[in-house]
Amino acid sequence: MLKIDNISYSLPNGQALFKNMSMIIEYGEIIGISGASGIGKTTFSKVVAGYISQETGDINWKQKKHKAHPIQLIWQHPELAVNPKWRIQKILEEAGSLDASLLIDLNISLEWLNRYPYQLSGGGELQRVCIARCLLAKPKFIIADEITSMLDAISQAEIWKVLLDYVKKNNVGLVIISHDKILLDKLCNKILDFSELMKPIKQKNRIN
Ligand SMILES: Nc1ncnc2c1ncn2[C@@H]1O[C@H](COP(=O)(O)OP(=O)(O)OP(=O)(O)O)[C@@H](O)[C@H]1O
Repeated sequence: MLKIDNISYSLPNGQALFKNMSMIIEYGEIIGISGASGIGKTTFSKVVAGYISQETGDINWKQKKHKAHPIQLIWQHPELAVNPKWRIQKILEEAGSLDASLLIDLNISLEWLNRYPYQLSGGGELQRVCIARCLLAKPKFIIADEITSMLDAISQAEIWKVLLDYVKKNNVGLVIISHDKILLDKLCNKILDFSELMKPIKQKNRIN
């Protein structure tokens, strides 16, 4: 399981953004998180996935040297999640060996591999690359932070199908952060409001 225990984080100006957040995600579980804009969901995700450090508390999975982080974050803005000076092939291979069937499932054209990020469409195409990179890293847990909000309905459906098939097949835990209640209702075993994460773990309803 992923156990996030009592983590707190303050902004650079010293203001506490969140305090004592806790959460448990079992393998194979899909949890939705909603909450007002600016409440701290993305920052929480960055802490859990190891991009920034918390002030207090503990997370039971950490990155091992020279390996991809076992908790992979898929960002809301793919253009901010890639090195603009790397070609797509290098971006993908940083995570793991290319997998032709995954590229096909995600509708990633082989022509894109030789391109730079700015030569793909900012929403759909580059986000598919970021999702492929996430899955090539063989994560134990995935946090998907508003990953399809900028896409058309068909692209959204294709992307969620690939992700859900992957987590089911590999028993990966998935956290979906979204303002789209219909999407969360459809995909998640359980939906939490961000503020609910401030309750101690033992008081929460656990699945299984
Ligand atoms: N590096 C930073 N320096 C200063 N303020 C920051 C920084 N990072 C985030 N913030 C502020 O922290 C707050 C939380 O931001 P965050 O992106 O985590 O919110 P969110 O809940 O994901 O919002 P949304 O639903 O709009 O994506 C915001 O008010 C934001 O302006």
